[in-house]
Amino acid sequence: MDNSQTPLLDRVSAPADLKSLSRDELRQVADELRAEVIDAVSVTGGHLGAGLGVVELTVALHATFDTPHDRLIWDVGHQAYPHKVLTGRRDRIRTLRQKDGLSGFTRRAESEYDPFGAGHSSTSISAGLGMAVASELKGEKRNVIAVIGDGAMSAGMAYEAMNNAGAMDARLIVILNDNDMSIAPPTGAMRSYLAKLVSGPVYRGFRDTAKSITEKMPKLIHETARKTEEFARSFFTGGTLFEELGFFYVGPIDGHNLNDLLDVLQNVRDAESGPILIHVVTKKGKGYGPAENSADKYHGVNKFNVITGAQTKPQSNAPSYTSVFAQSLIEEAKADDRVVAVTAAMPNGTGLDKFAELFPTRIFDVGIAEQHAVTFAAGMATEGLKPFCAIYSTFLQRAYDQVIHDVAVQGLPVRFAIDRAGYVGADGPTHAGNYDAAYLGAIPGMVVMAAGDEAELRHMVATAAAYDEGPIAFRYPRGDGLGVDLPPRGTVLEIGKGRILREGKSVALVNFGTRLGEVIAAGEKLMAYGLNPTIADMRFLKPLDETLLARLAKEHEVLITIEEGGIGGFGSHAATFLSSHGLLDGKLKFRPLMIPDVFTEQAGVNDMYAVAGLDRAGIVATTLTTLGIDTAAVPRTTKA
Ligand SMILES: Cc1ncc(C[n+]2csc(CCOP(=O)(O)OP(=O)(O)O)c2C)c(N)n1
Ligand SMILES: CC(=O)[C@@H](O)[C@H](O)COP(=O)(O)O
Ligand SMILES: [Mg+2]
Repeated sequence: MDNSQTPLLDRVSAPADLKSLSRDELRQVADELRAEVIDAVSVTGGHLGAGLGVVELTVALHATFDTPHDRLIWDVGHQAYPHKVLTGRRDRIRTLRQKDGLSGFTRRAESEYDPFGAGHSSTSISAGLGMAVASELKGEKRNVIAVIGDGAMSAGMAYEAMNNAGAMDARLIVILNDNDMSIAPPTGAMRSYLAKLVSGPVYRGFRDTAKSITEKMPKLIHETARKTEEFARSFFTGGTLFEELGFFYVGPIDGHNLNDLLDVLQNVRDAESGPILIHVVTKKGKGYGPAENSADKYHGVNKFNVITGAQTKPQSNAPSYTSVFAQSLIEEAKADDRVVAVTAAMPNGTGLDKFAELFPTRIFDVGIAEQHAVTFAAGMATEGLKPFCAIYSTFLQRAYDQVIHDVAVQGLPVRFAIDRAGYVGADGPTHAGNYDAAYLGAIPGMVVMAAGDEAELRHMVATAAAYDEGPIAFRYPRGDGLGVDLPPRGTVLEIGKGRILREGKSVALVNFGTRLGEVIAAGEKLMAYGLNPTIADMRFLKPLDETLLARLAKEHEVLITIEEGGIGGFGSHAATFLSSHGLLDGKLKFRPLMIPDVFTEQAGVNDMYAVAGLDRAGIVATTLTTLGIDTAAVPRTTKA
């Protein structure tokens, strides 16, 4: 059969198929792989720029190493789409991030080629070291390779792992994929250090001393390097930070030059040595003009037109919660110059890029360093500043001890703006913000609020700015508000006081957070069934409005709490209060509606709400079932 017209990629169903290809053919596979990833993401949306930057690296790694026996770990996992194509998942690549489709990150359950699942950053070196140690203890010879980005290299965990690895003789290969980008341009001293290694005078000064440098290298590398002048010139040692930490440092290497990559990886594979760090320089978005030329390098995109690069924009009549938060904080900052903002590498995602335009000296992007962000904010609070730490719910999990130990125990007024609280859809279980109400609600002295709509969010930002007595948090979800009128500036809320939106009888719908729109809609549907529900928006999980809750419990037959969070949140606090005050001993039927106690797989958020019973239909169904009403038997008085 003449294969000359068939794409070479069609002949690669597993990495082993790369082994028989020539270097020219591998180059062709890389080009086809890049086109395939662009095309796939154009129909699914997702993380594009990072994957495009590692196409050659992915091909070179799979052509060189014996995966899955050798363990290949992708930090964060958002750059692993090319890896997925080469490891038997090409037929499902257009299901990326869809319900029942491929995950947008690496996932152990998805493939034996994904030895470690990810989504959050900077875990790969620790996991890799664990695998390397395990294989040594078990007497199994294998390579372990952790690919970590320059952005992910800003997190403390990466250094904790290197500190540990450098003191051991573990067979661990770390590939530092340096594209001089995080989601936004990276910040911090490490960025300048890497730039210096790549192009600074120190590196140039050592270029020609490769011969002496190779003496420090493991035996096989040393010999090969002597023979290969080009390869030898790619070495730079002599006191890099990584060497001081006990790694052999190799690089910098052009990460789009497949031949160089193959040479270096083969040498490293065959070397008998302890931990090695290969510094690979790449371009985020490489090979796709619209990505290369954009500010964010198409880090995360909606579906797009491959020819023009134009992304589809979802229609909405309401502003996003993120933008309302940012604008509200700007209003507070205009009024009070003690207001400062902290982000951990998410200036765009949190909306703080807008704040930065107006207050460049009052915004701090600390890199992917949530733990530091919180303690840094605590330090500023001790000096009378009013720090707003804007961190996604899922990433704040990293800094739980700092929230307790550095902020709450000392009663410091750090303000936590918790974005992406609740379901996030396509990013799936690693990114779901389901736990913050539970983990923050458990901390003594913490004020915890959730916005019912975007106007409420504005009030909560104002409340947090005015509150100096201790830590205070407010949560709000990914996505758009309800389209309610927005006051130009928020009103300071009374701490620990909820509000009644509708006074009724027999059923109390007790809301906490942005399911409010669905709660109101459910209330209308229930009226169509002849019911007259009370609707309360509690605003505060902590301090709980006990007076209001007790009254609702006494005056109703059914009390349903509704929140977009997991067990341990508002419903749990309400249940604890009601039962310990004997309010559940009588006729009251209490039902908490919340996110189920499982890791919810990626899907559209509306699907998730429906499954959790957190949409209007679910709230109605729970109410009617609790009242013992057979919906089929009871005619609706008006059309709902
Ligand atoms: C703990 C944590 N904080 C924040 C993020 C959000 N995040 C995902 S990728 C990314 C940038 C990573 O930069 P880098 O490692 O250089 O990879 P690149 O996208 O440049 O390839 C960030 C901040 C995360 N995934 N995990
Ligand atoms: C990989 C990662 O962690 C981020 O890129 C995340 O996917 C961003 O989420 P948002 O799209 O909600 O900002
Ligand atoms: Mg990067």
